[in-house]
Amino acid sequence: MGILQVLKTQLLCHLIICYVFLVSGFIINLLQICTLPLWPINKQLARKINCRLGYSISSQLVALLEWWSGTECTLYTAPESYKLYGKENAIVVLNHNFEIDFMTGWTFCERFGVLGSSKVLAKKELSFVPVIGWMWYFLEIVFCKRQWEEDRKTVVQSLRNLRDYPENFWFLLHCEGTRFTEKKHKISMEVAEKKGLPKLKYHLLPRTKGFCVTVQNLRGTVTAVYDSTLNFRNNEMPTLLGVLNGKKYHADLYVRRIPLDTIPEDESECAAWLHKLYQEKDEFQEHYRQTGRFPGAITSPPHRPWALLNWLFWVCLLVYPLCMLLLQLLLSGSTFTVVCTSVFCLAVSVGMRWMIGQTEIDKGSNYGRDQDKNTVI
Ligand SMILES: CCCCC/C=C\C/C=C\CCCCCCCC(=O)SCCNC(=O)CCNC(=O)[C@H](O)C(C)(C)COP(=O)(O)OP(=O)(O)OC[C@H]1O[C@@H](n2cnc3c(N)ncnc32)[C@H](O)[C@@H]1OP(=O)(O)O
Ligand SMILES: CCCCCCCCCCCCCCCCCC(=O)OC[C@@H](O)COP(=O)(O)O
Repeated sequence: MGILQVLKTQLLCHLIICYVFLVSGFIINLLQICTLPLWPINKQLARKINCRLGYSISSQLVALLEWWSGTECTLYTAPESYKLYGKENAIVVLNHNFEIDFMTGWTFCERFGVLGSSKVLAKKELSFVPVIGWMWYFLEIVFCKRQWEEDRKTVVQSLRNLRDYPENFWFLLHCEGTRFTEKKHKISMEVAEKKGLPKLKYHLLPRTKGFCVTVQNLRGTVTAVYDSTLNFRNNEMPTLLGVLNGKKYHADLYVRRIPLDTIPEDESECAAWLHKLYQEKDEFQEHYRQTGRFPGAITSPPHRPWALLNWLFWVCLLVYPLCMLLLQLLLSGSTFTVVCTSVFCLAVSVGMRWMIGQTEIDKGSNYGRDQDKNTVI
């Protein structure tokens, strides 16, 4: 193991990375609040500014994945579709199996220049996560409680608000609604059986309401659905802690571009279309399992330097004052101040660990563990 690799596993490095992320995140959240008076005056300008501010937060996680852990991202897709990525609005349908699938998704967004404006139908709980959840509020992310009767109105309204969005965006839908676990898979296949639907081996049964309502409300705004299937080489189950420790993974993403006008308008036909899509996704996963690759041509969308430059900017800005502060503390010789600072640092570390916990499947919700009730705990 090289010296750099050893360095990447050191707690001190992790603390510095988390410190930079948290402090820069709070500064950006504050700047986002400052844009509030601009919204009623020039909404499109406020949106564009927020896209850039949001980029400055999410690209730090992209830099962590691409530059710190060195994770490689390979794209399998048709060359004629590739030309359109980043140049149109699209709905992205992605499997939900991995703890870092959000970071991998963001990395592809970054490569095609839509990271700041990327959107998702996210569970409401994520809106309370400091930095990222607060940033999402300003990026007009669509939140749901995963209780359709309660969600219908707000989801439809939030989707309609996106119709005049001034930047190209990708709208991500994890139609399975929750991350894959063996228990959730078993229950969801019982539901499939009851509904007379074919069983899926690698996916949970998709929930159709969110997809249909998104297609309905973004018709005319979005031109295509990107059916995306993600896997990691060597059966790896990557984690955020692994990435933080500098572990290199290899992500393979298969994307099929499906023009939106080929998707049925009628709700039940649209639901049936989505079920068929997931049966095809299951076949792609089987193909990957058998051959170690997806069908389609391989392309590696080029790295862009902006995520790294943004990260280095924040490191330079925030690490020097931290060092000065710590030095002053040590020189002050006051036990009280040192104890208070240590307690504060410990509290921040616990807070960061809680945030990382939000990405862990073991600590995930109970949604989808019961076929009769949509229990969300
Ligand atoms: C190209 C690379 C990627 C680019 C990336 C682009 C952008 C990146 C942007 C951001 C990255 C950040 C990522 C953050 C990720 C966060 C993601 C999440 O938070 S996922 C969780 C929240 N999202 C969703 O749930 C979306 C999918 N869900 C839906 O759409 C749902 O329909 C809903 C709108 C949430 C409503 O759900 P609800 O459960 O209330 O209703 P449904 O009608 O859909 O479901 C009831 C239906 O399901 C049947 N049922 C019951 N139990 C089960 C079960 N266990 N499994 C399956 N089905 C079940 C039940 O019988 C009902 O059936 P029916 O309607 O026939 O009666
Ligand atoms: C350079 C930066 C380094 C900082 C290191 C620490 C960063 C901490 C970042 C916390 C990120 C919080 C955003 C989490 C997004 C997780 C998305 C996700 O995968 O949510 C799960 C839901 O979809 C489904 O939930 P379940 O029903 O499975 O339960």
